[in-house]
Amino acid sequence: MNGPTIRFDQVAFAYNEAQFLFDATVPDGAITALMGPSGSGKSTLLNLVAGFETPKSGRILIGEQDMRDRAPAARPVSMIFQENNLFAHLTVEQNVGLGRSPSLKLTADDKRAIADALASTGMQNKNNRLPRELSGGERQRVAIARALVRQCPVLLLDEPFASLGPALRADMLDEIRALQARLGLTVLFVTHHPEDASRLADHVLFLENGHITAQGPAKSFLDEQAPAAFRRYMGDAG
Ligand SMILES: Nc1ncnc2c1ncn2[C@@H]1O[C@H](COP(=O)(O)OP(=O)(O)OP(=O)(O)O)[C@@H](O)[C@H]1O
Repeated sequence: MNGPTIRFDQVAFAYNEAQFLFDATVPDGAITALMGPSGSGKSTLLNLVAGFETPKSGRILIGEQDMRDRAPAARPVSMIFQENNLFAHLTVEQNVGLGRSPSLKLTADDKRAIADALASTGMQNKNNRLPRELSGGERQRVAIARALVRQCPVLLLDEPFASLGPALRADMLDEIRALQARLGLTVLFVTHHPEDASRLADHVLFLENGHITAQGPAKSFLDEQAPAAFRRYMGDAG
């Protein structure tokens, strides 16, 4: 697997009076943090890539492929949310199995892939548990395992570890980093924490008011050379 670029070519969208216009390229096979004030459009941008929302105009290209008219399930994308990623009445193994087959008609190949994904997220001994019998971190591991069995080269993370404590959040970020390096994924993740961006991200896209107003290597955002808009967001006008 080698993660593709994601290109936003003058992508326009609106929720009532909230207007968005995105024009940028997310680098291939790397981790990009999506940062910006509450309401700036970070989740909206992920939802457009995943196909949960449709641009009014413009194009989203993943690699060379235009995503227009492609249903979410047909996109080379997996997405993990802050919570409620799992079906409460299904076991860990079944929740992961949904990544292979919505009807849970699983082949021997599917079962092997599920077992591998559960092993690589450290959940192999909990495959018969229900989500309520897991900790918050374990539930997010199951969501990661389900993303892995889909074998999509793009992984979208919408603050998936925001409700975890700092030490566990750091561990989970390190696990995402290891998976990304092993699989060459293109990862786009929303975070409000600069320490998460510095731990995990190669690049940063900074959003304000429905637009990408700054972008660049993570290093250049996290020192005193950071773009002025980003420093304002961080509460340091310099
Ligand atoms: N389903 C929706 N219907 C109407 N308006 C929406 C919807 N989803 C988001 N919005 C509006 O669009 C704007 C951007 O929301 P979005 O969730 O993308 O921001 P965000 O940057 O992810 O914020 P946060 O950091 O608080 O999660 C906000 O003004 C929000 O109220």
